[in-house]
Amino acid sequence: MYKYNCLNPIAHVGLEKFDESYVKTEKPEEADAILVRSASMHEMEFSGNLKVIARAGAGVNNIPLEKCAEKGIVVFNTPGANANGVKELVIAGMLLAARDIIGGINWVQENEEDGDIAKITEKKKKAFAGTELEGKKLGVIGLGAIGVLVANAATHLGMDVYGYDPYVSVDAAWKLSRSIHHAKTVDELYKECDYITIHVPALDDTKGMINKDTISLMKKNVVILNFARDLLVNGEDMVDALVSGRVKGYVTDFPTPEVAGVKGAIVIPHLGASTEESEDNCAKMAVKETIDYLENGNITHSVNYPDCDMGKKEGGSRITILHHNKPNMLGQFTALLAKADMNISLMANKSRKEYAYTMMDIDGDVSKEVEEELSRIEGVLKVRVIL
Ligand SMILES: NC(=O)c1ccc[n+]([C@@H]2O[C@H](COP(=O)([O-])OP(=O)(O)OC[C@H]3O[C@@H](n4cnc5c(N)ncnc54)[C@H](O)[C@@H]3O)[C@@H](O)[C@H]2O)c1
Ligand SMILES: O=C(O)[C@H](O)COP(=O)(O)O
Repeated sequence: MYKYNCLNPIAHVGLEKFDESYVKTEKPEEADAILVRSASMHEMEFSGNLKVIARAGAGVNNIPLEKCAEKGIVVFNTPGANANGVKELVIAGMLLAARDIIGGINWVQENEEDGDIAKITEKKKKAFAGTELEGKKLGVIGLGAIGVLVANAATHLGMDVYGYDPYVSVDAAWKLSRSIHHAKTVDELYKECDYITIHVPALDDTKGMINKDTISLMKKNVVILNFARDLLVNGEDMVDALVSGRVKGYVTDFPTPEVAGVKGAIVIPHLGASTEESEDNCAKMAVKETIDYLENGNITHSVNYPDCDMGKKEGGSRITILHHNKPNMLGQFTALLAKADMNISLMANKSRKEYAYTMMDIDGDVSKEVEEELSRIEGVLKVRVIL
């Protein structure tokens, strides 16, 4: 019996994939698996029983990845599962910035009781006029799951699109429309574009990437869209740029006290992935990853351990070992099993930076003593025997 805990509401269509061998618990400290969206886990204590955290979404800056890796907790996310939801809101964000749609709607609401509203509309509407997206230049920073969709959609709106991503994956490159200009440097994109949208993770080298220096390289009246993370933009510099008119609009999915309410800021309450479809996709993928890890030891879409897959566990036992990536770990595991006269029928070993994962299918049973001896090897972080 496995126990799972949800730190945020997770769509039912995902949770219903857990069969009768799973039970939901309200206590994270007794869970084998935690499912989460954006709840911060940085201050949490993790019990020795916790094996997996599945982030039903893309960003994992709410999870202490290194601490989890050291405790032998595999963290997953759901790449691309909410990308379409975000793409659609980014397009809406560009349209909201291009014309004063929000001001116009507010004006209608304020005058809803006026019997002459139809007549005065025709006098008033020029106050909310704007520009079109067609023919404007859009810069997309980060061409992953979301960036590619935004870039391609914008070409269909007649925009001239520039893309920048020094680490673009082969998969993403294949999906990208051929009409998109490849910006060799981010400065080229800053210089050229009327709209700039960022779709990169919050990492040490991306935090604060939009600041007074980078804004100074952009066109006057640029519109900046941030549906990635608040930390990517220096809030104080953005407010100064909006107030001075250097930046015409800042559309963001992340309300902060600094930016909310500033003229020119269009602030959305983190709704990018809040669609039925995205929530369902993320939940289904997160639960699938969790089940495959708990029942078969397979790792797919981990953000702190290497992916490693030996297929469905059949007969015998499967030993899985999360460990440090250093010399002679495999030698020690196989020597120990040989000493115990155990036959390995299938084996896989993968590494990712400082961490590694070994899976071994054993013909027979694995004794408690062997499991404990494996756990005592220096550098081993967690051993599981899946029966
Ligand atoms: N608003 C929302 O609801 C919402 C929803 C999903 C994701 N997000 C945020 O958007 C981010 C991107 O999501 P995704 O699904 O496209 O992720 P992804 O991993 O598919 O893509 C990220 C891309 O950024 C690129 N990148 C990394 N560092 C870069 C840099 N310095 N310069 C340029 N490119 C760089 C990577 O190469 C990758 O292609 C997530 O990390 C998350 O923070 C927000
Ligand atoms: O990184 C993500 O996937 C998004 O920011 C969505 O977050 P949410 O699941 O809390 O809406």
